[in-house]
Amino acid sequence: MNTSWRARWQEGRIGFHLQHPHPALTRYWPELNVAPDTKVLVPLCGKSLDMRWLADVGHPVLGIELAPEAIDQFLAEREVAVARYTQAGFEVSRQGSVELWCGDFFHLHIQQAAEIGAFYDRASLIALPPATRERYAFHLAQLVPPAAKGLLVSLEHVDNGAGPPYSVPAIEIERLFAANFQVTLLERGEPDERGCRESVWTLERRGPRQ
Ligand SMILES: C[S@@+](CC[C@H](N)C(=O)[O-])C[C@H]1O[C@@H](n2cnc3c(N)ncnc32)[C@H](O)[C@@H]1O
Repeated sequence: MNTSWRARWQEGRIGFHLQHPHPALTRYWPELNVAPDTKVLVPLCGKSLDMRWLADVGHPVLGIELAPEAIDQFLAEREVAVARYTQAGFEVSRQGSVELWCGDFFHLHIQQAAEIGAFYDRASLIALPPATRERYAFHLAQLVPPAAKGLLVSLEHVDNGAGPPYSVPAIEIERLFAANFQVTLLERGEPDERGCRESVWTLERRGPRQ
């Protein structure tokens, strides 16, 4: 899986990347009422401009991405100094209030996530095969504290199980997260010309850490 994502980045096959912040982020994030200084975890972040938007509204951002190509391209877009260091096996690059950790999201340990108070996920689930999506939902729940809020943007399409991008229907999102999060559907878009439809959710972490 990791190899195929590296190959995509190396070959520029990154059709998922948007040249602007995602409209669901700019529309719905303010409604979450997350305090501006709350650190936001962005799993499987790519070089998403959503991280710039979150930083611009005041959040420290922690993005996790396995492809160094994505991180280099993100950093190169601004002429702002970059500090680099290693933290528990991750190569970390910090530019302004955005920290990018290069490595496998599943290797991020709860102790390294201590300051995280919110999260934003666009297109993580569709990058992962079904069994790994289960693992993802559980791992995210381990990393964020009770009452942490997040916005999740996903995609479903008519497929034969092939991916990525995998189709992740609404019923699966509810099933994946319901045990540990209060899950609310905000919007389910109409299918586009390729038959893809986006869904937008808020998740709020329930109860004590397990
Ligand atoms: C569909 S893209 C979405 C990127 C970004 N969220 C966006 O909206 O543009 C999925 C990203 O996850 C990264 N990725 C896949 N598996 C990963 C893992 N286990 N840990 C960290 N990053 C991963 C890929 O390299 C890719 O950049």
